[in-house]
Parts: sequence; C-alpha cells; structure tokens
Amino acid sequence: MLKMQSLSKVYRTEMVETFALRQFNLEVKPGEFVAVTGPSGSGKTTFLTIAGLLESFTGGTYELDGQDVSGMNDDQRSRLRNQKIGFIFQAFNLIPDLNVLDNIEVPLRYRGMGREERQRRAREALARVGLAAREKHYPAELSGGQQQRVAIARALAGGPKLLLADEPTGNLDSAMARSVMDLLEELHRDGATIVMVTHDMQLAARAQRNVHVMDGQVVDIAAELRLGEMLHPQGDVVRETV
Ligand SMILES: Nc1ncnc2c1ncn2[C@@H]1O[C@H](COP(=O)(O)OP(=O)(O)OP(=O)(O)O)[C@@H](O)[C@H]1O
Repeated sequence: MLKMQSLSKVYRTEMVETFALRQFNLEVKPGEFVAVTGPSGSGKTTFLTIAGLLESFTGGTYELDGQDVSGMNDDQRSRLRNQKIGFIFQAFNLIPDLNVLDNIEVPLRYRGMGREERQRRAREALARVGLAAREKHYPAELSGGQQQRVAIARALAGGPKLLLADEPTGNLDSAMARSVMDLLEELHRDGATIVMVTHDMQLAARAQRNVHVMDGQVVDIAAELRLGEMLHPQGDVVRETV
C-alpha cells in the first residue's frame, strides 16, 4: 500500500540544512495498522505529510497503492491524495460554520460528486462512527471525542485506501481517547489500512505493528536495546562467572 525506499527530505535555509528524513525505508501492506513513534523532532510529521502527499521529498522513492509518486506535479498529487487518502488530525480540523453532514461532504465536493451521492456517502460514514443522529449538529455542540469521530467519518467518506492519523487522541481525555482508539481498531478489523503517528507508547501498543523513528530513520528498537545491553551490560559479575 505504501512503500518508501531510501527516502530523504532536506529543509534548506540560507544558514542550515536539516535532514528531516534520511534513508527512510518503510513498507505498509494492505490491511495493516501501523503506529509510528519516536522522539520530538525525529521526523514523524515530515513522514506523515510526505506519505499524505502534502509535501514533496528530496530523494528516494515513494509508491502509494502501486503508483510511483516521485515524478508527479502538485495537481497530480492532489488528485491522488483526494482519491486514496483519508486524514485524521490531532485538532480535528472541522469547519465550525458547517454542520456535521456538510463537514463530511467537503472532500467529496472536491471530487465533483453530485449532492445526492455526497449525502448518501456522508450519512453512511456517519453511521459507521456511531453518530447518525448528529448530522445537523455543529462541531461546537459536540464533545471532543464526537468531533474526532466526525473527522474520522470525513476521512472515511471518500473510501480511502489509506488512513493517516496524526496524534488522533492528542486533544482528548483518556476515556474519549480510548473510544477513538476502539473505533480505529474496529476499522482495522474491517480491513482499513491505518498509519498512526503518536508520542504515546500505550496507544502505539494497540496497533498491530510499531515502527520507531530516530533522527529521520526507521530503527529496529529491539536491536538497539540488545546493542545497548551489549555495550552496557547489567550484572557483569554473574556473566563473568558463567
Ligand atoms: N519547514 C521546516 N523547515 C525547516 N526544518 C524543518 C521544517 N519542518 C521540520 N523541520 C525539521 O525537521 C526535523 C523533523 O521534524 P518533524 O516535525 O518531522 O519531527 P516530529 O518527530 O514530528 O516532532 P514532534 O513530535 O515534536 O512533532 C526537525 O529537526 C525539524 O526542526
């Protein structure tokens, strides 16, 4: 579904060059639920914005659903993004002046879809997240957890191949965070491919696979721990006597 090979992203200013990603390799198969973790500044957001075709990259290759996106211009990337990707943001990003149903329809409008079809799809997605009774409500009339569910419905309405979530529970208290995670797990069980960036290791543990990013690269955290143990062994005395 998503395949990045030796991907790099360099931010250049007059004074400095920052390698936000370097030799970044990641493959996500259809139907996987992957959590991407890593310290602040390690490149998680950069990865997600490139994966979501919101930003270009400097080197390497990226295939989305079998299509090489390297040579695409902005228009081609936008079109592909609208067809294939559903975004879930930490801050929900709902439009306050639009009711729930209209919010969910927004990405469908960009596809030039007729009103009836848009409404049908939006209602279906809303039912999927358990909020069918709220279609006329405005975002401010909903709890944070409900707003995030609406945002998830908006991401689902276009029938995306890939769901990208950026700290989807970061603005929620723990009970609401759990219910949003329950929903993501349910979508995964129903076949959705999900990539979620998070600081929260407990949340990450609920995904099917964890990928750890450090200094712009995917690292094998288990191997790092083993190496750390070799370099700084605990219980030397016991080891020496063995
Ligand atoms: N627009 C930009 N211009 C210059 N440098 C940038 C830009 N965006 C990100 N960077 C740099 O790229 C590196 C990776 O940043 P990124 O935001 O991807 O990290 P992150 O892991 O998402 O961090 P956090 O968890 O704090 O959000 C950082 O060193 C950051 O300073």
